[in-house]
Amino acid sequence: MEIIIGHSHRHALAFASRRSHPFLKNCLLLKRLPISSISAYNKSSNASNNPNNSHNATLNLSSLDEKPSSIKRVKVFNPAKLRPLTRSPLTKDKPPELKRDLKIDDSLFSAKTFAELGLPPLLINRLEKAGLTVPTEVQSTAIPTISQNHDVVIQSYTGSGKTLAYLLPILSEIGPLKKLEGEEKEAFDKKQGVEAVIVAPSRELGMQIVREVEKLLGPEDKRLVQQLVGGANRSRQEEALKKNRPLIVVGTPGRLAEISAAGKLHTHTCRFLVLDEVDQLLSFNYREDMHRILEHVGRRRSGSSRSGDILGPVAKRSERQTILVSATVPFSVVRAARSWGQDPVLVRAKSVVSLDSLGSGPGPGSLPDIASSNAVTQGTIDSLPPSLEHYYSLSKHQHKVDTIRKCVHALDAKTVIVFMNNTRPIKDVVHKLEARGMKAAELHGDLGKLTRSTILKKLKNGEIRVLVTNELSARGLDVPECDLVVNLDMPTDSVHYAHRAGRTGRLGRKGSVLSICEEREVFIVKKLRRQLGVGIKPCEFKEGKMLIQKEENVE
Ligand SMILES: Nc1ncnc2c1ncn2[C@@H]1O[C@H](COP(=O)(O)OP(=O)(O)OP(=O)(O)O)[C@@H](O)[C@H]1O
Repeated sequence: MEIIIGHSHRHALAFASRRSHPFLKNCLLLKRLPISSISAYNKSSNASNNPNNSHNATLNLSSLDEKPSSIKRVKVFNPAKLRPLTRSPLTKDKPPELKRDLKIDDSLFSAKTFAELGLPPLLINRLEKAGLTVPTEVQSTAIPTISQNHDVVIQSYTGSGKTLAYLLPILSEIGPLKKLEGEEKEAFDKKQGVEAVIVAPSRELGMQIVREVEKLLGPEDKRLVQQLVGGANRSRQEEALKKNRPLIVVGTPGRLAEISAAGKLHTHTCRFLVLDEVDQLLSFNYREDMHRILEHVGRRRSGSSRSGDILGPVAKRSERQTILVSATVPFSVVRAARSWGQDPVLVRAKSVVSLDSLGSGPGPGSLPDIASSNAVTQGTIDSLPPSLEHYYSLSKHQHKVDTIRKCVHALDAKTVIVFMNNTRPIKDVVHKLEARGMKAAELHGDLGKLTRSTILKKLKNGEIRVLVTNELSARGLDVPECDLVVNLDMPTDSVHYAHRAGRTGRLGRKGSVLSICEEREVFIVKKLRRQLGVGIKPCEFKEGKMLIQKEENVE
């Protein structure tokens, strides 16, 4: 069985890698999954999202799942039933191929190994060396879908492995880990130019992605990925681009746009554009830089401009594959995906939905698997890991730091991330924590790149127990050791809550989130509960213990 699956999928990869297909209409096989089957796969995570659920949920990759509380009838694809999307040729010298239907066994829907997903042997070998053998559910769904050339939006909760969900199909197609034979090998050796651009909103996230790629490429080939993040020396980055001729660049919007505008980064023949934390990249701050990136990456010829999307007129590109990623997918992302991509699909754990089947804004019949209409508006459906426990504790402003100390001791938390809304008071909180005998450090945008990475290293290796930070650290930061997140200031909305909370409970690990609020802020907790569909239990700390109170009804 495995051989048959691997064989057919390798055909798919070989087929997809050429991308030299004549124009044929996208031939997605629409499949309406029986509602019962969708409900069945969701049951486990529904249970785990129950506020009364055990805190001791164990790490189980195959149990990482989605958790809709109500199901809408929408067109749902099984990635195993998708056929490759045909695109216009990237390179003129590659002959067109005949269209081939792809049949992948349904078992890919919940693949138990990376081999089942048709990844090249060398890449599987590297994954094994890194201790990665079982794909997460979102990886099982995203890898075959991306390998079949689809433009995708990947939505899955924080810490569910979205980074590898897009990196693995990219590395299967480009670079030294893809299956290379004869002429292809020669072509790769001569290959020049960037083939994948990955955009991330923060330096930390950018560097984290670079490290992940480097780990897979290995010491010999790690020069094939280049970081282009802000805060680092630009001319050194430009020199490295010239010298190393990387295949993959990972950067922050400002630096990528800057180097591209200076004519030092050529991305016109680029095949993949990934926007990680896409909903944040759509914010006004990044508007100009993102516009430049979207206009230039994968541009082989001028396309027809479309107006009306969030970044203004952006040419629709058929040559590059666009991959948008986040735990929170508001409608702005759905609209952007439609505008920038070709028949994009929404990939979630165990489901692939055509974005064309969704509405264009909040309301009935729009996004599938709607937990609540608020969640649709905010894009926070299924954004939180099921293994998290959420609490809040009432505290006067002047006692808040003391509440952190009590909570850390009561839960015996080893690695803690404390979030504040402003940068200025962070230092003061660090001093207060240190005065209470806790090793603490600050992390925010006013610190240099080197200081920031040193602090993160110390947090990961246990030299620092409490990191006090702001929104900078809320997105994408992967500190698997983090077992407690504290909101010292309440987040501004459920999206911010979801990303902050997601710094703990990574990949099914247990984790707790404590929001410390004043009496007048309790209404925010109630709102968050409604919007996120999770229980946030009131608690207090006495004699070194956390006392969980009875949860009031959510209005
Ligand atoms: N198949 C796997 N097996 C074991 N560990 C994995 C696997 N895939 C990813 N991981 C690990 O899980 C952790 C979380 O992954 P990742 O950072 O990609 O999550 P994410 O979904 O992107 O989270 P966020 O939404 O917060 O950005 C990382 O430490 C990563 O190395």
